[in-house]
Amino acid sequence: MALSAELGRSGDPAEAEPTPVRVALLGCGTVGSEVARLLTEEAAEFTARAGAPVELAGIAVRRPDKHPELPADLLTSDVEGLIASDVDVVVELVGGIEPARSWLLTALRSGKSVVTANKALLADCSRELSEAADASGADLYYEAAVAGAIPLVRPLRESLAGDRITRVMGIVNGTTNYILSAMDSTGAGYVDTLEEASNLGYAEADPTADVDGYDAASKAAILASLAFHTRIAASDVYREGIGSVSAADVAAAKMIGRTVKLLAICERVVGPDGSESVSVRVHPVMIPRSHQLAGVGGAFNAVYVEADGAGELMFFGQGAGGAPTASAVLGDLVDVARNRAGGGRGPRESAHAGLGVRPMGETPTRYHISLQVADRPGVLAQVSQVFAKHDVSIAAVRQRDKHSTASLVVVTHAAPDAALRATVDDIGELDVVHEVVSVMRVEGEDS
Ligand SMILES: NC(=O)c1ccc[n+]([C@@H]2O[C@H](COP(=O)([O-])OP(=O)(O)OC[C@H]3O[C@@H](n4cnc5c(N)ncnc54)[C@H](O)[C@@H]3O)[C@@H](O)[C@H]2O)c1
Ligand SMILES: N[C@@H](CCO)C(=O)O
Ligand code: NA
Repeated sequence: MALSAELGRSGDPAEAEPTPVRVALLGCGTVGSEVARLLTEEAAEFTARAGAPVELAGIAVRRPDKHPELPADLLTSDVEGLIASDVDVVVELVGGIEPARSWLLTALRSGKSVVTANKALLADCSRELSEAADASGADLYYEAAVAGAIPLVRPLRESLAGDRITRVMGIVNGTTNYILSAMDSTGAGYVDTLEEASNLGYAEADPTADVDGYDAASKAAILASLAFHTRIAASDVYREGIGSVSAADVAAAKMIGRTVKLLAICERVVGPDGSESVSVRVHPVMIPRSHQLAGVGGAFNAVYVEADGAGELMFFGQGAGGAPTASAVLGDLVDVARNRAGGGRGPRESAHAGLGVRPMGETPTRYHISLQVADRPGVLAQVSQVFAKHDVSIAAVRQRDKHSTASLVVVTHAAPDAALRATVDDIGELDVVHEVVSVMRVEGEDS
């Protein structure tokens, strides 16, 4: 920017023109088509914001003949050829690990900056991508990879770089939030709701990535890496999806004034000897209906960040869909173009802390357990003994009689997750327990 301004003042019109920033767009689906449209329709605006013309140099898709709406001279199926051409920035909106990984490594190694929405790739390969970017001095930006339009990567990488983050917790998958919200409010069926989420462009190409929690786990890995200055891969994240969340779980949550959400929880854990590690997990959770995350419905995302100095921050907005995700991609693209025009560089990977990952079994959690038990004296004592055996303390018990059986609901205090699991297993073995109706972790204080 400074250089362009200088040239502009020199009075030489030939020198005054800033060099265009040429962009290769890989993929033109839900997100890519919106990026292509805005880059074409609002080219002058992006040029003004970036300080240099932002030119769409080519669009790589699998089948160019399927895109009559796009200028034919920009379309190609030759991805490698487009990356090797005289482009400065590669915007990757294809998804998946390969061939996206190889394309982006090639681009970064040859000094071309990358903007991507590909959380699966970042969660698996951030080290090699960052090293390739550092070796050539290129930029690697990925705001769209976590929570769509919501600025979250930038605040963690830049705004909070001077603080010590202790916790990041929230709803980071729109598809599963859409499904769980519908199950809670209308009792809608799982399959129909998933189809609606896919039609609205929220779900991944393979929706099992959403439903089984892989998408949220990738995002949790990215958030934890940024928050704790530590490389966390998707395989470090404890993961459970919503496939096992039943109507009985949703009803059981309602009975105790809670609702079910799929949460990503990233925490800094300090051991008794003062040593630090991190716990990163994604699983369904019952939260109080009064909790701020309980009101986050549909495909919306919301993430809490807690830091020593800043205290509690909350980020809320549209975490999926073509236009919201394109907003984050284009924000990154303007930043990269500004860096190119001004000769600067965006933030590098920060992984100096190198903290260990605490196994899920050792992570303190709280459980809700709903049982059908025999309605006779001494049953509660037998159940309580199992909790005592595993050193799990009970926070609340509620019992309701129903003919010859009774329903028993127990909410525990925090205990190591392995002890809670062992408690549930042993309870299921008791003769007096007819059915384990619902077991789920809880977060947030009871109201
Ligand atoms: N849809 C969303 O709400 C959303 C939100 C955040 C991030 N993302 C991420 O953005 C990326 C794109 O998602 P999408 O929903 O737009 O996907 P999509 O399936 O709608 O589009 C993918 C595009 O990639 C192209 N493509 C696939 N394989 C290709 C190949 N081998 N060569 C050339 N082109 C190829 C397809 O033709 C299509 O144009 C993914 O990484 C996804 O995780 C999506
Ligand atoms: N499939 C993802 C897209 C946004 O990353 C979701 O449902 O949240
Ligand atoms: Na984002």
